[in-house]
Amino acid sequence: MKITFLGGGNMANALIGGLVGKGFAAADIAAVEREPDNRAKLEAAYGIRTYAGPDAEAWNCDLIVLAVKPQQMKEACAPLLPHLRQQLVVSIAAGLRLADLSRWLGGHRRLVRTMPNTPALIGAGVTGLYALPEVDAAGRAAAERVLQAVGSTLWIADEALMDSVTAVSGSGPAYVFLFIEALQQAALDLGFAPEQARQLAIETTLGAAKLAAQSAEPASVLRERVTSKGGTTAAALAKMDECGVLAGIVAGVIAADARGRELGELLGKD
Ligand SMILES: NC(=O)C1=CN([C@@H]2O[C@H](COP(=O)(O)OP(=O)(O)OC[C@H]3O[C@@H](n4cnc5c(N)ncnc54)[C@H](OP(=O)(O)O)[C@@H]3O)[C@@H](O)[C@H]2O)C=CC1
Ligand SMILES: O=C(O)[C@@H]1CCC=N1
Repeated sequence: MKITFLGGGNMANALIGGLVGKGFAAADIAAVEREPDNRAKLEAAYGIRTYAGPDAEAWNCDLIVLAVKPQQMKEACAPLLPHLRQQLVVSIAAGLRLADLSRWLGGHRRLVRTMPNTPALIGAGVTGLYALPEVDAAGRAAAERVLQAVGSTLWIADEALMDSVTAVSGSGPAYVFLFIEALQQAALDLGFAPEQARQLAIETTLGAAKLAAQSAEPASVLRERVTSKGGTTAAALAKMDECGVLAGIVAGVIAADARGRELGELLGKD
């Protein structure tokens, strides 16, 4: 399967890195990316072909991944139109609805909307996928094969829920990185050296996530097991509750979901 990325920025890097790491042939991967530095990085890191513009040769592929910003998509898609045949087009753009993308692509209907996340770079991503009814089983399998190379996948039956996937897992790594930053900052404030603060914060996050993944019990039970009555964890959780940490996280995810819908509506007016 030959794959061409339109856009070679952060997320294309994560996906291409994951694909090459999983043994996808670099010779079968290309990227159209207008920034020379990004092209040089992709070529050096993964040995893939890159194009500065929408060269006809770039679209001689089976699957196209649309990986530019949602606000750049309409303009970026225009030069693609004359080269669209039966390629499966997989969008990773937040908010952008397939009805609008199809309109910009001259009515092309072999479209899959996906939402991966940056841990794809190390094969630990999770991706929600939604396909138009015109995409046959082989097309769905092709999209799934690409995204499964970089982590786990789940099909979403209702496109409206793709904004919610974006809010939970697409943006999710940022919430976890913020948590790591906060834990590290606290460790520094308590007097640890930077490398010790990093080790304590990252290994704790990693270990707790692995334990939650491997345990049959819900996260709430695992949390209770750390929390001795009258102990240190109880003191921390009470203070975090007083600061509105849990409510803040839930409200933040809901704001991300609303922003996805808002983006979709704005883009649909184009
Ligand atoms: N970052 C993330 O964690 C995730 C992002 N996404 C989605 O992935 C998409 C890409 O995001 P991200 O990788 O962060 O964005 P980036 O800005 O890092 O990457 C997009 C790249 O495409 C280039 N570009 C834009 N228009 C064209 C064009 N017409 N031809 C060639 N290259 C072009 C941009 O150049 P320039 O800088 O000059 O504009 C930029 O280098 C977005 O739609 C986003 O919603 C999905 C899941 C997670
Ligand atoms: O922030 C964004 O809009 C993109 C989508 C999910 C992660 N990053």
